[in-house]
Amino acid sequence: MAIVLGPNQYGKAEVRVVAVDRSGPRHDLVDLNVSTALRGDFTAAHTAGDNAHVLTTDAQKNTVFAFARDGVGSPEAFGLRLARHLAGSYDWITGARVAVESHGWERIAVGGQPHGHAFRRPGGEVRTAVVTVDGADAHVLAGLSDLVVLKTTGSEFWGFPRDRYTTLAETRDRVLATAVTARWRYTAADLDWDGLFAGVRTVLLETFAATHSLALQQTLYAMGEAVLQRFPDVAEVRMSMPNRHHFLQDLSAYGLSNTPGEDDTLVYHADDRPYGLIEGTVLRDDVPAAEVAWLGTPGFC
Ligand SMILES: O=c1[nH]c(=O)c2[nH]c(=O)[nH]c2[nH]1
Repeated sequence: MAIVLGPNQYGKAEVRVVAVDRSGPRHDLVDLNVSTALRGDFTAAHTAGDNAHVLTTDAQKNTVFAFARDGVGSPEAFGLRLARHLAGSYDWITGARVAVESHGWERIAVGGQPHGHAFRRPGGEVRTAVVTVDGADAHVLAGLSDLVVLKTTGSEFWGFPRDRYTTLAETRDRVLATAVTARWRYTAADLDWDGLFAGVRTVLLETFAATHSLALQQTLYAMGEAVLQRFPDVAEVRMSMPNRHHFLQDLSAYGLSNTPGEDDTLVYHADDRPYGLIEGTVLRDDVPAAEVAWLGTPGFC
């Protein structure tokens, strides 16, 4: 009896690559989750720890980003381009499997017009309502969670203090993305719930899109402020907004530039964690507080 290596493959799973075509005033966005796997003769790596045949998973990841820099096109075409390249890179590599998941984004409408660089990711959004009756009083919180939005430009972040642990570079042009969870409290209990919900949601979306952001905190405040300005029946808005970081991928090691203001296509790495978590309340100071309305509804400061 001999013990031998059976079927095997290896690669980089779930490379989160976002490519933004900024060649015109209307940006286009491709958001992919790409997994690669190589097949071939990798026996020595398994049985002897000899890595002479191991095209690293790190290089496979870099290849995904580098190829995205030339534009992505359809997931099928991108997968074929990558798989053919990987399968052909060394003679001991006989095949490559590339799986591509493509997340669809649609443009946010502002004043009925599709916005040029603000997007919403459909699916997953939930409308919420919490009603509390407290003696003779009734309180209504409406809300939504997981309203996923992204701007490909119109976002800056600079001017922050630099202590010895601050390494973040200042930026005048970054991707801003978040999943909005918001709850707002009405001042009455006999309102047009559906009409108000639709109106508040539209104002949240339009304000996210239209605000030139200097911080996610500023965008959060602007969104709450716009809701209160437009809807007198809303007393306060509480929001929780994770900063879904999109970092420009450094492609310079393979001779590719990836610079806002210079390149038509920019390639980002979408990080799922850790994330900044920006939370806050925007309220009218002339409406009595109603903490009882929020009791048992965690997740907001
Ligand atoms: O909009 C932001 N607010 C922050 O507080 C922050 N901190 C950080 O690292 N990036 C950002 N972005």
